[in-house]
Amino acid sequence: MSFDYDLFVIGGGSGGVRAARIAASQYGARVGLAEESRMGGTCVIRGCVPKKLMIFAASAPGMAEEMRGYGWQGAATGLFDWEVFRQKLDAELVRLETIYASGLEKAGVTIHKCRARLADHHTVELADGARVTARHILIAVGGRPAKPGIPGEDLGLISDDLFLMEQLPRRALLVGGGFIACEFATILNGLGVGTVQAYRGDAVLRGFDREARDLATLQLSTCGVDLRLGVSPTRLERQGDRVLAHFDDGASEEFDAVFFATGRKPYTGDLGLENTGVRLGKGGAIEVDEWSQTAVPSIFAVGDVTDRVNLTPVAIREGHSFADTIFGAKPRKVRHDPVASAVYMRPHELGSIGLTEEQAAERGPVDVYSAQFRPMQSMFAGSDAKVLMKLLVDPSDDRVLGCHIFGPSAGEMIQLAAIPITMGCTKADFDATMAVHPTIAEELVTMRSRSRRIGENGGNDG
Ligand SMILES: Cc1cc2nc3c(=O)[nH]c(=O)nc-3n(C[C@H](O)[C@H](O)[C@H](O)COP(=O)(O)OP(=O)(O)OC[C@H]3O[C@@H](n4cnc5c(N)ncnc54)[C@H](O)[C@@H]3O)c2cc1C
Ligand SMILES: NC(=O)c1ccc[n+]([C@@H]2O[C@H](COP(=O)([O-])OP(=O)(O)OC[C@H]3O[C@@H](n4cnc5c(N)ncnc54)[C@H](O)[C@@H]3O)[C@@H](O)[C@H]2O)c1
Repeated sequence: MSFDYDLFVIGGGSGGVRAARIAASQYGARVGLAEESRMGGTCVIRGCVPKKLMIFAASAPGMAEEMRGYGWQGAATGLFDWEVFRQKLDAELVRLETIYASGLEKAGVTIHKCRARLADHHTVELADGARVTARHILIAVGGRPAKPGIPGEDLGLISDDLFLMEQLPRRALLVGGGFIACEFATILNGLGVGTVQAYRGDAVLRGFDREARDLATLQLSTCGVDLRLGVSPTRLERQGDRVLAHFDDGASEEFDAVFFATGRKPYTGDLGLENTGVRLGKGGAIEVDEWSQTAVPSIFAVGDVTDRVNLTPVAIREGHSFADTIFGAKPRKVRHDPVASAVYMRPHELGSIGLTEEQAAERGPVDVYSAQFRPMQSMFAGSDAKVLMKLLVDPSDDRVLGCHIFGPSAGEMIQLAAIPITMGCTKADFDATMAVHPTIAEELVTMRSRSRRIGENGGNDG
């Protein structure tokens, strides 16, 4: 049977673009790709990139405050001009979008600028009316923000909306305590928006190491965010051009904007999956095996739509491995553990890899090396903000099972710590490494005595 394409990719985000480009440019496959919105997907257009640029913009007040502590009398930020920033941001996103599209075109990929859905195991229907066939189909459609399901929630915004706002709200409510909520709270607060963050739990960033979560929670409330724990909105109501939020503790309050950062769901609706044997799992994620293959041999899926580890580098690696395996005769599986990540808060970020202390305790005896201290740079300026450096070590073979850093540029630090930890290094390898002085990161190679042993006799023997 002959096909129009060797590969048809649905979705031009992190995973889809990489798979299409590698299959076409390195292995000579005939590739088509459909993108219904802007090329680059969530990360480039409404995620990692604009978010991080906003975090940089939002760092100014903290920097000015620190410099005043160094003797720069009257150091101040001046006035933030959202319009100027927005125009620069838009131009940058257009530049990146163009690079993604031209990279695909140069590789020989045919781009279809429209929505696609599956008609059968080898056929894709395009919104422009075309029907194309392909030997292999890759679903890389990503995820979409999920609202919590409360009355009036249509009055609330989602993360995509922050990047499109004509002007910043004066006072905003952020709902949630995950990656997006904590980063958006940092952005809004840093840009001068009166920010209330409502989170139903007792500490933000559930799933991360508890000691790090406690520091992140403390940082949000001490740097100006009105963080309300154990509270959720139950209903939103329009109040003129503002929104009235009712909370489950009986309180009600008006805001200029309400943002929901209450998780994301795989974007599998109206994709024509009912015309195929592709199976969906928990939360609507496409079920795949270790080769990213669905229940249908000709159909594969990568990235957030499979809800494995929802991060850009993971989607990219899955897309690349798929192309190597299917078109390059180089079978390559993706290792989903350990994967490092960072939450970009200010002044301190959270960088993590591997097991948390709580997960390690469930697994068996684990030695915890943990240090909290005030770093030289901010302490000199008068700040009480504490850094956390933490290693979790298996006493049976000395292997480092986890590393958690809460501190300035923790994202950069964890990237480097992730190399030896992914290689399976031991605590003795850290100890044998000469320190770089004076740095914050030197603490990782100078922590000699363990803080506690956990998971032994179900307890903690200090
Ligand atoms: C606010 C925010 C901040 C983030 N920050 C980070 C970060 O700092 N670091 C990090 O690693 N990750 C971050 N992420 C997560 C990261 O963006 C995702 O993990 C990554 O983009 C997933 O890539 P993907 O290829 O699976 O999907 P996506 O990048 O979402 O791409 C899917 C593409 O498919 C298109 N599409 C969907 N359905 C169809 C269809 N039927 N036909 C045609 N096209 C279709 C969409 O328009 C989209 O362009 C962030 C996410 C958000 C929301
Ligand atoms: N720096 C990064 O790498 C980065 C940044 C942003 C997003 N991401 C990726 O995107 C994913 C999605 O981010 P996210 O922050 O939307 O999700 P998340 O899963 O990290 O957090 C969702 C939050 O919403 C809360 N929540 C869920 N349902 C709720 C409800 N009904 N009422 C009140 N609260 C509710 C949860 O308790 C949690 O705090 C992340 O898991 C991550 O994989 C990564």
